[in-house]
Amino acid sequence: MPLGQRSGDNSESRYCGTEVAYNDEIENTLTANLTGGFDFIVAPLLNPSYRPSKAKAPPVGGLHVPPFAGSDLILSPSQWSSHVVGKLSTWIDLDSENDILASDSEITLKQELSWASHLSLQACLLPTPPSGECANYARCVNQALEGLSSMQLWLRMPLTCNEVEDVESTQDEDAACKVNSTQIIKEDSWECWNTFRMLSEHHSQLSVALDITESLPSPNALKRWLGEPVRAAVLHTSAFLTNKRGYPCLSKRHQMLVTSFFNHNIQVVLSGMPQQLVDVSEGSSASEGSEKGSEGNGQVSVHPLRAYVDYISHLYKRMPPLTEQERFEMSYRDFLQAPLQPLMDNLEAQTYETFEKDNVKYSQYKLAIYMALRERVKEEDAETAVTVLMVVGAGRGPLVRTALEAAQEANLKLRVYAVEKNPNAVVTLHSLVALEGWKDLVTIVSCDMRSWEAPEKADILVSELLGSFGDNELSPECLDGAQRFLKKDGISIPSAYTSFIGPITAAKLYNDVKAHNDMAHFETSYVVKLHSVAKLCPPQSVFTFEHPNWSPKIDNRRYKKLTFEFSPDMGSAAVHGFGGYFDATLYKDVHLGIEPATATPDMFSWFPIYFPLRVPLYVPAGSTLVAHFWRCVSSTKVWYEWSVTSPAISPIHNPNGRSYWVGL
Ligand SMILES: C[S@@+](CC[C@H](N)C(=O)[O-])C[C@H]1O[C@@H](n2cnc3c(N)ncnc32)[C@H](O)[C@@H]1O
Repeated sequence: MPLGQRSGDNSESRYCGTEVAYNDEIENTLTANLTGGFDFIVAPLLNPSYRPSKAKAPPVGGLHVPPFAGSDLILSPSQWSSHVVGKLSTWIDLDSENDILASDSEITLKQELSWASHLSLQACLLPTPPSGECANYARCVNQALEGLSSMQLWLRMPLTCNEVEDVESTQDEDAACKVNSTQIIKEDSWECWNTFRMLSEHHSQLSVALDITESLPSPNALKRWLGEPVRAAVLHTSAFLTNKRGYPCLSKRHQMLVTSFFNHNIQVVLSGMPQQLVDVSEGSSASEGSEKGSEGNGQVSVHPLRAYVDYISHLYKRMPPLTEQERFEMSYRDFLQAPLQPLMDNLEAQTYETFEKDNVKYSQYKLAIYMALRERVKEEDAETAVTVLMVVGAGRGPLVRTALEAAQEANLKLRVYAVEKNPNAVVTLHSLVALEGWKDLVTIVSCDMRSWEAPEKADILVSELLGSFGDNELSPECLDGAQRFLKKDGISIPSAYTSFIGPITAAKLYNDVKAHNDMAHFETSYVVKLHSVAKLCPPQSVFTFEHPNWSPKIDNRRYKKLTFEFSPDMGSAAVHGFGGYFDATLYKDVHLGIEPATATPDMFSWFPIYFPLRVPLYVPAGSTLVAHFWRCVSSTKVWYEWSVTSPAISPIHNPNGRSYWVGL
């Protein structure tokens, strides 16, 4: 039974599982847990005492065959695939120096994965590598991954990062009790995960299950995991506190973590014995609304973890409903899209339709135009003065409407030119002008703004030619061409824009680019609603353009070297590329943008841009990343090149725009 219903949310994180011990009668275990409020169980597939070297049957073709597991008939195929995650034997240690143990481990791993495939399980939980060493383990998993159809392998990792923990132990010495305090260092488990997945070449079916106990690493160390392929969080009962009424609850930090798991499609798996003394008998409030099972002796039994799953369900249901914007964006999350080429290509009606729904964007423009008009026209001229306003790149006319509304609110007169090079959008512009009765106010010009010979000069030039990275849809080149018909003291809205980038962990995006199997896709930027991504450092500004630009020799080429300091408490991290954003100054302090720190709330016209790295970059804890970005311009195209020179050197991506460019 899902944790709850959240309108518009169909993610897997609605389903909660529980880790169970080995049991010959898995059908009873499954029934008891499904009745007890769980959706699936994480169950051992083999008897924990099984060791191939001790098996009675002789090996057949290198494998000890029967009987290493129970029959597949004990559950139906749909029960196996929908309700069971296979838990591989925890004693497995493929990197052991003990040859027998290493050999038993390899045989068992293969047998278990083969059995799990036979049962069509959706996922298997792989035990945590027992020591830092994992090369042999990764080799065997890698071999298995080659042959798996769709089953996911979840590598179990503790959520620890270089914490020092005081452990107290009592010692009976001469009948006097002595308390010894020792310190243990919990290593950064991310390092082991990183080694394992690098050895497995970022295989898309290899993911992580994080073990959550009572202590949590720093927020920075936690953040890294959001860009990794985490599929499950094994939440131990020891992580829970007890509330005043004796029920389990979580600390604020744990609550936030679980909520962020829900938001990132990560399933919670409860594990362990109940720690809280909750009365789970019938009639107690802990069991209110709970499914109950019958003991057979007339007594009603409640699942021992019922109070825990109820609490997790409460956290799920307590999340605010998805906003309309979140619902719209849901299907775009972490989905790579080619950026628009609005200069070379003509946008389609559907694309204009989406732009035009973004009221926030137009209200910012309206405010900017209103302020510019009020400041430009003197009070005494208000009755007579007519301001010439040109919308360059008018599309189907929303900025024309915005400008007319701003003028009306400012009580000022306007003469508008709507310049648009897309003949299809011009058709709609004509019908809009006729429909609204704007014939005397608006002149439509079907032309490229760079070549239009305007009949008069403009007081205000309004445009919206911005891409996710600011200048990447060639606003600078277009506006440089259009400013010929702007008065020397005229105003450009926007007056400036700046691009930003920040390093990100984005395992899913990296894998999606890699799936194309060529270099060109690694030298291309993508528009993407970044979601399962870790923003490792605050983004920094890259390129700025100002308009109008009256310098005698305009040069739109740019170069920027950026230095990002990684916080030492984050631990090490993998950088799969850079998230790109922009911020635009429309007029004075009216701005609009998607740079995370200053993003315009509720605006959805732009998703960020993603610049991938061909090889993921390992950044050791507390080190510095140095990145370089170039904006290059030729007579026919504009393109970006990018590279990293520290802590490792990457090739320069996209030289001469060989893989990706924007046509002029
Ligand atoms: C991002 S859309 C914005 C459209 C509209 N202003 C709006 O807010 O919905 C940019 C528009 O500028 C047009 N455009 C781009 N470059 C142009 C150029 N050089 N001359 C004229 N129109 C151009 C495109 O065809 C497109 O309609």
